[in-house]
Amino acid sequence: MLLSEAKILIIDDDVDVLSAAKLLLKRHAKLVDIEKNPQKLPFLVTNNDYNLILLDMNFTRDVNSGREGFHWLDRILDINPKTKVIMITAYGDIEMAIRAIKAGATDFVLKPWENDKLLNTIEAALQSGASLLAATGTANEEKTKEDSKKGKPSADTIIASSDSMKQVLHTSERVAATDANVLVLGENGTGKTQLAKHIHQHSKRADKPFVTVDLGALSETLFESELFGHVKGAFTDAKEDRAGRFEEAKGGTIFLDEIGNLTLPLQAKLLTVIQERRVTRVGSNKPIPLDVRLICATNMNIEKMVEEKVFRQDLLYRINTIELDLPPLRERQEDIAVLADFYLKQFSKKYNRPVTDISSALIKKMQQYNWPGNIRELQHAIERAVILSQEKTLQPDDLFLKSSGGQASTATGFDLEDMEKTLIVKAMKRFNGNITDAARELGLSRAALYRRMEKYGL
Ligand SMILES: Nc1ncnc2c1ncn2[C@@H]1O[C@H](COP(=O)(O)OP(=O)(O)OP(=O)(O)O)[C@@H](O)[C@H]1O
Repeated sequence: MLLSEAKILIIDDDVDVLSAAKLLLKRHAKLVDIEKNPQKLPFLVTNNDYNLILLDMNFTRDVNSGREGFHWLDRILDINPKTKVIMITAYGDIEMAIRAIKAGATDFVLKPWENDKLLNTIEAALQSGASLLAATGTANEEKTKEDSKKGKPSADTIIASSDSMKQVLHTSERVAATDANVLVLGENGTGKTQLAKHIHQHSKRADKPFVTVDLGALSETLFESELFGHVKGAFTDAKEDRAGRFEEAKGGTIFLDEIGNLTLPLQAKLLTVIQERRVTRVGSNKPIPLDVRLICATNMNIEKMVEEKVFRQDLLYRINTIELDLPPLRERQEDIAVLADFYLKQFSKKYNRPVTDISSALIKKMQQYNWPGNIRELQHAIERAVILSQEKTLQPDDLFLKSSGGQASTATGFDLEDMEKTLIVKAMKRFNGNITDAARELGLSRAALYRRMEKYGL
């Protein structure tokens, strides 16, 4: 829709922001309302058909949690999922802006904004399709939820351009036709779970459940009842009979992730079940025959664990009839560009962003990086770059990677300091080294900008 036909609401507790925005927008839009108090939002949204809302992330001074912003974003989308919401965020809140977009906001603007930029963002938001969550997110999530309830994995695309990955895929498809137990080895985020699902999907068990158990997250006490089930009264909390995960997977595949984390006593219990091919619920003495395909995975060096006697050799022999080794991403250079492009397309569609390409300089940068978090890290890095970029083509500066790459990634896979530094460099370039203008663009005082420049040695 056109800006000239749009009804806009601006919510911010800063009256200066409200009047500046209104002054600008009323020249372009059909109607512009402003409101200082977010508590009035539900009433306003219910009674007016706003096409777009500019919403501040932080209403409480000095509290930059963005919690209120998220709360009001949810309320708006609950009342009218079609509303385009643009979050107003302060410099330094980028992390939060990304979260807001993931939660359904259409876009964000940094405070203080440039008028042209704000107008462009609003126009693009009005022209974009339905609100993200309403359009793609929830629909896909619902489908995935629905599928996983039925125990069916959703059909994920496996990208494999490198010879090593093609070889793994080829073997896994051949193995899929058999009932052989498979052990998938590989670092975190290399795609072990995805490969296990792929094997299941290509097997004659594809219509039956695919059940995942994260053994690393299972406590010693829960292990038996979770995997084998229990009967009513078997222990205090056993209020009724319950089937275990092995039974749930009947006719299908059970995927035991993080098998290297099992303690020796639990390894013994698992071995008995695999050898006898039957399970007995805790508190019962009636064994139930097993009809499952077993796929296990670990990121540990399991052979070494056997040598060190922390993993049972007889168990390893049982689970690794076929062993598939997923190479780390840094060893499959040919996959990097294809994967990055795949995720670029996926996320720019999901978040309605204008990004369509990756520059060859960025591809080179990605190929030189060592990806400690493998494909998962690449996926997150591209997702963030797509959300943050305003251009059609992603450039090296748009992707924030650990510089030398030797370390494991941060919990978020994202380094805020790197990002801050890059933003400062960009702003300084843009304003030809003019500190006052750069500071205004970044929403910092001159002193604060000086301090940061000193910190980063700029
Ligand atoms: N070949 C591939 N093509 C496309 N996407 C992939 C591929 N391999 C993995 N992915 C994606 O990368 C992410 C991580 O993959 P997955 O969860 O399968 O890794 P994992 O090895 O099981 O990780 P962890 O060791 O942490 O459990 C997932 O979102 C998955 O869809």
